[in-house]
Amino acid sequence: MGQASAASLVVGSLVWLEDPDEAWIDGEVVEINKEDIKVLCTSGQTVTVKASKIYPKDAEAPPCGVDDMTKLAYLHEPGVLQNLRSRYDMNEIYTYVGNILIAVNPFTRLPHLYNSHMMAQYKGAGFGELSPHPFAVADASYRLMMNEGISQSILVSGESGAGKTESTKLLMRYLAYMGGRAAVEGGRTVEQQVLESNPVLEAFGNAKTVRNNNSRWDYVP
Ligand SMILES: Nc1ncnc2c1ncn2[C@@H]1O[C@H](COP(=O)(O)OP(=O)(O)OP(=O)(O)O)[C@@H](O)[C@H]1O
Repeated sequence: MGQASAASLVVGSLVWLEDPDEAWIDGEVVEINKEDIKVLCTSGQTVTVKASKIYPKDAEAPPCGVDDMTKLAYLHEPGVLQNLRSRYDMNEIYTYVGNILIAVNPFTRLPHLYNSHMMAQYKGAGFGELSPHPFAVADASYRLMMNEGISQSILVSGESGAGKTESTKLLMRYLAYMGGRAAVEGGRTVEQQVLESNPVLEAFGNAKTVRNNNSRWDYVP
């Protein structure tokens, strides 16, 4: 999907091509011979590939990436990966594609992203108004539930170790913050009680796997 055709390429076009080590490398078209395209890569090497193996590169894409990938000129694999990488390099681990949130596992604690000040900021903010964040997804879903009176679902998917459990905990923390602060029972808020139940569930449902020291088997009846 999104490959270039020989007709759309000219000498000087910026392109992406697959690389066995780097996944994708970028370069500039220096010669076109029917379907055979010669590319001078930014790594310095020159390679000749079929036009169908080449993807156009957006010359206007900002170097720090975009926070919503629907703004990208090309929504193909190299474009998406380049955008996520540029943002990750700046510790921006969350990016939207429309109303879908993509999270890249930081494998390090980023507490400033999840404190109560952040939750207060996302409370009632329009979706897309602030930086992409699980709190924004939770807030949109909470407001739809309250305003429309319709049950909501948030689908969290990804491979083992991608960060589904951590993301789900953030969603739960925000929902508990929104809905449970007032109801105090036995000196502890509903928010505290919901969050404190998590280690108990983890103790029964988690195991160490190849991809994740804390892999979780989630089952919601
Ligand atoms: N937002 C985050 N901030 C900090 N660390 C994170 C974050 N997301 C994931 N991690 C780290 O990655 C590890 C694996 O994440 P997590 O357990 O959420 O993956 P998972 O997708 O639920 O995996 P599995 O499918 O195996 O249960 C966590 O234990 C944590 O160390």
